[in-house]
Amino acid sequence: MSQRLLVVEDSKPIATVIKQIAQSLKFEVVIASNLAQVKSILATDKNFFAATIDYALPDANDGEAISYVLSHGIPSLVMTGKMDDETRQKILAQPVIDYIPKENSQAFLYLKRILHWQQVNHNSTILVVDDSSSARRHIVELLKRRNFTVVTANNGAEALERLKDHKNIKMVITDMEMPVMGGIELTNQIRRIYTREQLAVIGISGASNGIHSARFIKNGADDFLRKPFCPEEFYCRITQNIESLNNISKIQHAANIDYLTELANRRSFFNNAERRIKEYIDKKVPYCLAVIDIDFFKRINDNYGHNIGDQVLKIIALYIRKHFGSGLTARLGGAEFAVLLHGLDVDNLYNKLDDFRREIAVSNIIAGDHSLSIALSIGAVFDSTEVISKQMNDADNALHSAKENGRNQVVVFGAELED
Ligand SMILES: Nc1nc2c(ncn2[C@@H]2O[C@H](COP(=O)(O)OP(=O)(O)OP(=O)(O)O)[C@@H](O)[C@H]2O)c(=O)[nH]1
Repeated sequence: MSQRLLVVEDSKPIATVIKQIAQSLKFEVVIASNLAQVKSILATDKNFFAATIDYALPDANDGEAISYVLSHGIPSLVMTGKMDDETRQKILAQPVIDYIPKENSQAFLYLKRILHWQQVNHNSTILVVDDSSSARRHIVELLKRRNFTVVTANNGAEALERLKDHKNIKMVITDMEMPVMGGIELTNQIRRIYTREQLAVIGISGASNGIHSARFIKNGADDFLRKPFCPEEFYCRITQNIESLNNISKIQHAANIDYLTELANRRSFFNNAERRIKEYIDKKVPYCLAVIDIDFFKRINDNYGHNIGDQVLKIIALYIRKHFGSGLTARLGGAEFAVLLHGLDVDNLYNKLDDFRREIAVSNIIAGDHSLSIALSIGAVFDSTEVISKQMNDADNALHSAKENGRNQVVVFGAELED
């Protein structure tokens, strides 16, 4: 079911723009143009994800609609044409998500960003570290208003424990002076384990001495807030830091994932396989590296078109994901895939590869209106102690032997030379 947004706005053109923005974010929109309408809607229906509220309405000129909507437990964003400090203070004294001055079109872009973040922030866990329970409560309340998932700790040592327990924490907001372990030491410890791409740290201090911000930053913090801070500044810094973490993760995703099949790409496979292989060799774990290529794939493109070829690649990728779930899988390029498997003895690893080849050979691959027979050739290397690039070459050589020997078969590097 789509989330619902209550838009309280007396100007029809502005209500239409907000409605279009909200619909682009998949909200179902209900519009009220005055306080009386708000009251009549909320009398029977309070099921709203959020509300945008115009500060001045014909029958509620001084922000009365804000407290009314908030009293129904609906998270609210205030849109206002009034820019004076008194109005701003009055709005921010209430637990609103934010207020947006309707100065120009930037206001609507900002509204879209805030609504989007409100929808997705629950995916971001933030750790709040402060020995003062009231300071902690205040920050937690501000973060919950923005739908973040929040975890708390009393000091730096506890914070390190929380980080071990909650692997999905994206940001740490830490006070400076705390018993057991303070914020600077905590930041220092965090940076020994987590890069800035993995975890953002925001330092907070009440001290008026500006040197603390520099100390936090020099110890690896990404940002700093001086107490007492206003909610607006707090939200700007949190949003900015979470946005840059998300941008980094989008870039990393694009750099490591094959756009067509969503499997890892060649680069990511090499990096991860290299690390795992080292572990397998050190611990003497049996393992196998295999390169899988679709036989006569060019004919599929030539006979049915590129689009059907793409669909076949996606389907084979799904089969690979399903069959080799616990292993490392990738599309190396074209019709060539790679897997790194462990957890079985050599015979069973071989059987796993051959079972997969057989499964594809007997399946009907449905792409578009076509039911296709697909065969695979596989080249494999077992328990090699060579570097990954050499192992990939060896697996490729075994794959070429499989192609030359008639395709639709698994060839193990080394074994083909003995024949
Ligand atoms: N549809 C589609 N085709 C691709 C893509 N990338 C590469 N190809 C095509 O995949 C084909 C790869 O063919 P190969 O596996 O090298 O050779 P083949 O003759 O088809 O078959 P074998 O000799 O059995 O390997 C080429 O025709 C490429 O143009 C892609 O992303 N989508």
